[in-house]
Amino acid sequence: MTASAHYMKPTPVAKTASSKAEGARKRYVHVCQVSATPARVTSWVYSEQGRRGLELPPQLTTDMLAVTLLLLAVVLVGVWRALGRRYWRLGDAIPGPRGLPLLGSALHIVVHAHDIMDYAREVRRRHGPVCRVWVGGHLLVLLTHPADVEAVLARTLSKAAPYTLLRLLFGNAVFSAEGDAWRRLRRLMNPAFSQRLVDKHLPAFDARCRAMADDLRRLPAAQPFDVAHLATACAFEMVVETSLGVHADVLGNRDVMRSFTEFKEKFYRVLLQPWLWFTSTTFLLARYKELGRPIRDFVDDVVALKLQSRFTSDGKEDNKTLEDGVENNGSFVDLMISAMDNKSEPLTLEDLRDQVLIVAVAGTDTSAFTVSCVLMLLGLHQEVQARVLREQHRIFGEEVERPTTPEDLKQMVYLEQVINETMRLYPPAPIVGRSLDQEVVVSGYTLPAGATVVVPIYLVHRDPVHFPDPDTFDPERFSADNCRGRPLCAFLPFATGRRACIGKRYAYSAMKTMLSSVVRRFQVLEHGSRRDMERLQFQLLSKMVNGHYVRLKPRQW
Ligand code: HEM
Repeated sequence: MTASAHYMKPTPVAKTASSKAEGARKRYVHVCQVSATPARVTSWVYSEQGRRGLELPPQLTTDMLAVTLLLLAVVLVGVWRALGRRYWRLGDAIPGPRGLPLLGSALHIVVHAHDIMDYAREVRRRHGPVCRVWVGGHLLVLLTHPADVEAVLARTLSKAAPYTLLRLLFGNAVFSAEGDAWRRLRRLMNPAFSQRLVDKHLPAFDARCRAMADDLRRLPAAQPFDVAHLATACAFEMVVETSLGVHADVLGNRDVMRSFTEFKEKFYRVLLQPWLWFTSTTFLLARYKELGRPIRDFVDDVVALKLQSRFTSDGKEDNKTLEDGVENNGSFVDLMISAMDNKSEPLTLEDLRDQVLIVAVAGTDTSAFTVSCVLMLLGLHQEVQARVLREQHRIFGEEVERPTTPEDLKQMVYLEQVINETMRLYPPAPIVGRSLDQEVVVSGYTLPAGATVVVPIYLVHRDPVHFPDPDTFDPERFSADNCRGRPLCAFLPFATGRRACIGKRYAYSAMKTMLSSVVRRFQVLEHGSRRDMERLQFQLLSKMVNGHYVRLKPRQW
């Protein structure tokens, strides 16, 4: 019988003094057979607990458990490797750090939580543009070469494992949905983000920008302030009024975006615990159920308002409620609500809520971050600002307050170059990831099915091969001439392929309207430095560590 089997079958506790002593002796001999620390065992055997019976000493139980688990893990990894030999072989053929047994580089990721991009940059520097890290038994492949990035993003639909965590907040939103569920949602949502519908939103964009300009005028002139707060409020109201079709005022003053900021920070901490990437969503939901509650409450109210506006008790459209603050303007929520009536594949209320949430969140922070960065850069590069202003003069003539038209936006060519160069240096979404459902060959390496591909957009954008002197801000890089011949994925702030950003057209229109509105009315004065701007944190979205401080002075048009 093995030593462990003895432990499984304890001898009955002796009742008399002599049999007690005999029992203790047996226990001593028995324990010594399996333990290398007899002195500790002796003291246990004659301890109060030892006299009580044959329970294992707590210390010993823990040691045994640890050894057993370790052996089990080694056996499991052996079996796993044997079963998935091709996966491991192909993974090991890709250059990358050795990592620790069992853990791979998981600890490095945790340790480098706050400088994850530096870690990625270092791995790439040492191992080349196709490199890998193991996180336990999971293969992460880092790609930075535009052709490789395109090969993967063009044909892969599945999001990377950590995106499962996004279901904590977004449920089955299009952003985190997979397979047929994703296809159906994307098909439903696409028409709402066509250029024709985005153009219809321009009057609402203009109105919100005018309100932001009024707020800016109330601030002390030429004093530094963090412009991100106002830009975020403006972008949020734009999305609420256009995509969600609800007047921002109706919802009252709620700190929805602050709640989202908190969510992002907590989510980021969760994200950097690789063992949670593969944990069941049910478990995570139970653990983090309070995360993002104010945003969810907000979404519930939007959905309730929209549904209430659509139907009266007799099932007819209720125009009075529409006037109360809800517009049926062909917004994406209206499209989604129509889909709830679809007999063959009706959209559930839960689905509707999840899509409202993702659009409110994805459409706000990204655009606000970019607008804030552009304003900081215009302050630091007065010559670029002067050129943007000349373009605005050409478009608007003397009519500074005239509403913006789709034709105006088309003519803001140089402003678009400035926006692109800003997103190159400071991509709002710094990393995207995909899970491979089939093998893909890139630069001579076969990436196995099941691997996660990570594309650090931030590093791709700073590649000197495609952007010489990559840290310099130079909007000329995006002139038509200079873009010619550049690989598609050398610049990909909205990602690419079928899972690319659905709101790209919307974002350009919203950002141009905001920036045009500010530049026509204010001069951005010099403040801070590019070095300040280089202090970034890469959470779910990019974050400027020192905030977005600018100084504005009302200008004579
Ligand atoms: C500067 C502005 C924006 C940037 C840089 C940006 C960037 C991105 C990126 C990189 C992705 C792909 C993420 C991934 O694959 O993991 C994405 C997806 C998405 N974006 Fe945007 N975005 C912006 C604005 C918007 C706006 C204005 C909206 C809506 C109003 C929006 C809605 C979405 C949605 C719903 C997805 C998920 C698409 C899918 O998985 O099918 N985004 N965005």
